[in-house]
Amino acid sequence: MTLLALHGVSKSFGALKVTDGITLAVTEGETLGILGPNGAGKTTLFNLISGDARVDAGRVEYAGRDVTRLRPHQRCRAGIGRSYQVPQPFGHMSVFENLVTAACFGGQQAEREAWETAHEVLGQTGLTPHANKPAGGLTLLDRKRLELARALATKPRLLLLDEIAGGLTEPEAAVLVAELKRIKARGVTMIWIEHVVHALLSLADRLFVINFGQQLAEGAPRAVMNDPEVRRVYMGIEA
Ligand SMILES: Nc1ncnc2c1ncn2[C@@H]1O[C@H](COP(=O)(O)OP(=O)(O)OP(=O)(O)O)[C@@H](O)[C@H]1O
Repeated sequence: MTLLALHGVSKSFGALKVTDGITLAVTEGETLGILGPNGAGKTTLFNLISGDARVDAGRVEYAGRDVTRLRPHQRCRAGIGRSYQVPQPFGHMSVFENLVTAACFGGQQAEREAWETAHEVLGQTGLTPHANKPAGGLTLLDRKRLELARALATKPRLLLLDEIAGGLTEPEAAVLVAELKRIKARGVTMIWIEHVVHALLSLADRLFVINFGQQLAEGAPRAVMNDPEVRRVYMGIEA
């Protein structure tokens, strides 16, 4: 079943067309990897899916429903959770409080359920030892984990991950990938923008490559990574 469908989605900032007629479908349970050079329009595409930005043209359908005009909190409550490239926790609040807040306001859970969710997500993301620490004092890995945990606390059916492995060391990225594999195994549909290609390839069922706001390639990961045009644009390798 198709969980998310984009139909000819476009977005410009002034004269700059950042998303240019993207059409894309994501099946329930699938992990779609998104690749593209810096400034290709990947984060903007996430913003159009999550509602952080409005489309100029085209349609966003989620779970069989047109969500193009819904606001970000409405899309979140419908099951679209996301992490941001730059972690955005409430720095003065504890890790636990951040998760309860996400569960209450993003996931519309009553206080008791939100507490249970926060405990569960702490365990899933390895954050239990840091539950009572202020979020602002966490290491980069733990801030990334919290970013993931906050999205999970909203109980998403579709999870958008924006460069969640960026800036991590190899062993840290491996820890994060193991966590993402467990989330995938629970049936959560994921779209993951990532420049750490080997991490992405360890999870993605399919790749979608964007260049100048347009689809450059799409398909099975190995085939896409061997595509001469992808190698030229993304890796700078001439055939
Ligand atoms: N709100 C905005 N106003 C003006 N320009 C914007 C805005 N958001 C993004 N842009 C521009 O749109 C282009 C695409 O940005 P976007 O962040 O979507 O790219 P990206 O593919 O995610 O890049 P990166 O890999 O560096 O994160 C860039 O040139 C960026 O400067």
